Amino acid sequence: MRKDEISPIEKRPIKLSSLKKTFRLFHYVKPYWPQFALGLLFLLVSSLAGLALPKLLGELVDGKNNAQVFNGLNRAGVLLVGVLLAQATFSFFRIVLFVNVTEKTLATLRQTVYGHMIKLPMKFFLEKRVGELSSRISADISLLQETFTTTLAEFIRQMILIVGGVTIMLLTSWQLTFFMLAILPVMMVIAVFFGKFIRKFSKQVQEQVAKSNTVVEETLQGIFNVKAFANEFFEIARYKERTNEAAKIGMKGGRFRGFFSSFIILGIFGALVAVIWRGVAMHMPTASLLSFVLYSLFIGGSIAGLAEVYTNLQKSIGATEHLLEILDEPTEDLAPFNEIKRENIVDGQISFRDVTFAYPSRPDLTILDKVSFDVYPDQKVALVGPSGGGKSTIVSLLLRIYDPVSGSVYFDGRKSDSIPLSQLRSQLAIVPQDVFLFGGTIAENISYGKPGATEAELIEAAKQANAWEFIQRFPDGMNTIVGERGVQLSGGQRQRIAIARAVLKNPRILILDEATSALDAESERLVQDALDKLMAGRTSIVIAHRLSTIREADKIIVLDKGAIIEEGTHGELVEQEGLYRMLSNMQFQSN
Ligand SMILES: Nc1ncnc2c1ncn2[C@@H]1O[C@H](COP(=O)(O)OP(=O)(O)OP(=O)(O)O)[C@@H](O)[C@H]1O
Repeated sequence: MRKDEISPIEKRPIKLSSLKKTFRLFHYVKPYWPQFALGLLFLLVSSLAGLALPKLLGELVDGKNNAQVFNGLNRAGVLLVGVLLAQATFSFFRIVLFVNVTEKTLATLRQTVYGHMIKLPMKFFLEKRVGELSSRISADISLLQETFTTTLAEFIRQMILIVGGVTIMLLTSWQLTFFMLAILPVMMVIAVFFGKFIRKFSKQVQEQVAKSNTVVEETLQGIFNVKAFANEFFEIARYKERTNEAAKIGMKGGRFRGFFSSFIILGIFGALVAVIWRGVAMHMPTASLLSFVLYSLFIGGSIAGLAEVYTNLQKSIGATEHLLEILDEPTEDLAPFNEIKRENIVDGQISFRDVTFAYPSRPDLTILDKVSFDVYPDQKVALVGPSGGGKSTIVSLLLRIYDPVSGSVYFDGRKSDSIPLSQLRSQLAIVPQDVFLFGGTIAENISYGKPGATEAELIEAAKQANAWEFIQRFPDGMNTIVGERGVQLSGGQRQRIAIARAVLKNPRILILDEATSALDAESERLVQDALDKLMAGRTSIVIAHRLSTIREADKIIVLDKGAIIEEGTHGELVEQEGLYRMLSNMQFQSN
């Protein structure tokens, strides 16, 4: 599959192995098993009651049975009303029970899939697209919802109608039943093949719709870029092309669907006419013939419905397999904790030893080649060097977003993978270059650094981050909505929110990815001042783009093409005839 295609919900053939896999889903239904079983029982009863209808209708029209039980009501009539009432009641409870079980099961399933997905390693997200993953949780699970509430019930109901109906018919007249069965199965075989052919089209439509959804999702997510590049019309055309294509295939499929349904009607009704004709020829009593025809209709309808049930089941198997594929991916080794265990508290010493790394998506391209360096507690260490040199990659390895291909990262002399991941990450904080804010309020965004922080703590953090002064000028203060991804705030304000987050987290090790985009002098001063306060008393790793901010750093590491080429203080490095001196001269000249 190409990367820009979202895989649609696939219909997978119903094989024993996939059915077995699908049964794993029943694990989620287990807690609600009694309700589900009761629902099944009700379904059984209401289907059986439905089965009695043709027979009773036959009796109703039969003059011989018109013995009156109440004023003007005959036995068959009373029974019919009873059966209808029973059917209505049982159907009601069956639906309520099934819906309850399904809703609860699917909520658990959604929670499980999301809980699993968010714990998956970064490698997984490199290969997948957001749209595709979110459709796993929404579309795939919605499909299962339909299967559990409707399709499964329909399947059982139809099977009961077919088996029960045929049995009753056999008892009425085996000759006529065989005659009818000789016509129907032929229709069935044709219908199944026809149905398969049609499904090919709906699959193509699904694919095309998924493709067009990618356009919507990506352009809305990147709406700023669409506008900045004035590409609205390009995107409109792209979307138009894809949706029109979907419509074209859909319409073609629609014609075949039409044929299909005409075929079913002609086939079934043709068969009915033949059955009546034959029944009349056999001198069957009218009442029995009526029952017989009604059963034939029921059976015909059920057979036609089975094709749809079959398709839905296939789709559900596809959806289930997709979900199980996600659930089978190994997650990061994350575990919730209340307090960091004493032995896992890091003091702030970091060592890289011969760290070699390539991204899982491009394993052949070495990004870091035997990188070794040390950072001591409370030091401020800067990473500098040309773009693409590997600075951000070092940060990812520190956070254990990825693990080295060879070599190791140590905290206080302890291999990083020996410290429980959640506890390790909770002692690190990053103020990234592109600050990511959630669509909620400023308060919610700051408290991301420490969920559950008090208002006083939030304000204190905002003050430390030089953010309080602008926050309190907003009419809604801390409760100001930042807009999707923080669009309603300026770059400098977003950065200070990110700093407040880090202040609140109070990490042992701080990572700063300096913003490349220049702020105005005042914002810059406020941000820098907040950062200086934040760095005091902790180990800090700074990815620096402006060398002026790191003159006081304890150590500057110069990275180029994935290797450390120089290392020392500003004073030492400008003495050397090297890259740092060149970069430094360039920047100070231009300032
Ligand atoms: N997710 C990824 N998958 C594959 N390659 C990647 C990925 N992220 C980064 N790279 C590659 O890794 C190399 C180092 O990138 P990195 O972001 O670490 O550099 P950097 O020094 O931080 O650059 P900059 O100063 O531009 O931010 C680049 O060649 C980049 O193309």
